[in-house]
Amino acid sequence: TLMASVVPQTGTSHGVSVSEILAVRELDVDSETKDDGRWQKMPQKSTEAYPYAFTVSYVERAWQHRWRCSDVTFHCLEGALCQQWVQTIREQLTALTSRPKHLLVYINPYGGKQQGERIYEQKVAPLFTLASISTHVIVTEHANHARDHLRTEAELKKYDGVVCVGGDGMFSEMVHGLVSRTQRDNGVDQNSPEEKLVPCTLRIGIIPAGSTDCICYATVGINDPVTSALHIIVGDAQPMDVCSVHHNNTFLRYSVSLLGYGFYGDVLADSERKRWMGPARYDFSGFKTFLTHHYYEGTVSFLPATDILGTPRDKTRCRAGCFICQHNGQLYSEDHQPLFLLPEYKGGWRVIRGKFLAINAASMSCACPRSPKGLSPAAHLADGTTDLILVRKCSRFNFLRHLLRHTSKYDQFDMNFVEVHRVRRFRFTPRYCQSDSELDLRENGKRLFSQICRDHPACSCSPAYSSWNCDGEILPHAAIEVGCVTTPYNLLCKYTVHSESI
Ligand SMILES: CCCCCCCCCCCCC/C=C/[C@@H](O)[C@H](COP(=O)(O)O)NC(C)=O
Ligand SMILES: Nc1ncnc2c1ncn2[C@@H]1O[C@H](COP(=O)(O)OP(=O)(O)O)[C@@H](O)[C@H]1O
Ligand SMILES: [Ca+2]
Repeated sequence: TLMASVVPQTGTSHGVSVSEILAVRELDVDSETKDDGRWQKMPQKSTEAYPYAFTVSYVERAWQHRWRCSDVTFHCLEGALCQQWVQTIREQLTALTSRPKHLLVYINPYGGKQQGERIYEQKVAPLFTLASISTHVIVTEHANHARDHLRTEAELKKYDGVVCVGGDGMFSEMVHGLVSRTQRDNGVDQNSPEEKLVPCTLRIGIIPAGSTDCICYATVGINDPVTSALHIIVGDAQPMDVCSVHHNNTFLRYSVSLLGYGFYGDVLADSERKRWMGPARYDFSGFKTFLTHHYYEGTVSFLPATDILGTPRDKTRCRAGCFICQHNGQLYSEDHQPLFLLPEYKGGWRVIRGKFLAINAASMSCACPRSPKGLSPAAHLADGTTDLILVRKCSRFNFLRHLLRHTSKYDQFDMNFVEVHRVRRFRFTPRYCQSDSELDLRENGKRLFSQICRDHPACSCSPAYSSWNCDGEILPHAAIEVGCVTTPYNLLCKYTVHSESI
């Protein structure tokens, strides 16, 4: 902590922890006169009490998990002392090895309210410059540009981390690019659902500029670009669970936040066609999907996580340095065979058949501005499990009550048509088999059930299939198999997250 023989301008003492200092610079106290367009150092006036000074920029914690950059100026009597302070602080900052020095930044200019470039230039780039971080910035030109660039071209050795400016979709592109590349480089077959994933060493930072920004909100505690930039600068890191999604032994995608079938799948599918509305498309499509009230028949099988601490109904929340994540992670340290891969454990699969309005798997709380406690408030960021929430067919009124409870203090799981399980793996099979030609149709953007319903305008029955909302991207396959494979044992990505305050 910086204090003592130097005093800030106000004459009061001020403590700043070195780990929260962003930069330090010497000040020319009485040289504020310009000459020939250049600043010049003037001789010191003996009347000035403290003629030498330096300014420290540091992280200030503000309201609701927000971080801000603040300056404090310290004055001293002697120039040598002042220089010694500046030099010592610089040395201490250089010694902080967890801080990134070179970052690769991808900006999605079309995410959220299409403000990605402006947010980065105005709010984030000046902070990176202040903290002496060099950046290589790429503004994406099309969807999957960032993913493909990371997977094949990017010279990852040159960087300490990658940063995306956008929403959950952009974060997902980063995860896919980095994780796929790591598996390919290590000869791991992504198509095998049982295969252990090799951890990726680069960190991913996220500057929120999307529509829901759930991954940012659930990890940092707020969706605020300046706060995220400061977490990235000070080198905060948080491991994160990653689920791999397969269909018939073919790899489809990874998921880190929400995998949702039924309600959230339908909201997303409808809202994609209304991108021009910006983030409000989710409200519109949410309302519309709520009114259509479709349910889907099928079978959910899952492997409950019985060997861990914690349940989805806990009152405690996952925070930085979470004990439950640490404990459950230790179960899977290098020398332990994960229990859930043992044959005895595998016998523990449970099967539930039914008509569901929604099937949601939340690997993290999925807190977002719309629901500050999230879909599964007690879910853990890095415990190697996902919370499987089954909402059975019920009345519109009851479903509305369930939805509204996400925004209030009442428990959304305490309703007789809702159940929640903490699982290692799960599988969903729709009641009616989906043929490949149907899948092709859906992949080409044509919605099979909307055609059927056009053919039967009076028909109020539910369509056979929904699609999966996988971190905000549509998966046209209804039948999927999901394994939540990430634990510190199987750590995939580090995500920049703040420390104490969430
Ligand atoms: C009628 C009252 C309704 C209140 C419902 C409150 C529940 C809100 C829970 C929201 C959980 C969202 C999980 C996040 C998903 C994102 O990955 C995805 C994509 O986000 P992006 O557009 O990339 O920022 N957004 C949505 C809405 O599917
Ligand atoms: N330059 C681009 N043009 C069009 N789409 C893009 C571009 N860059 C990224 N995307 C895609 O935009 C989609 C939404 O991005 P995201 O950043 O998540 O914003 P939002 O939160 O508004 O959905 C993602 O599927 C991403 O792959
Ligand atoms: Ca989890």
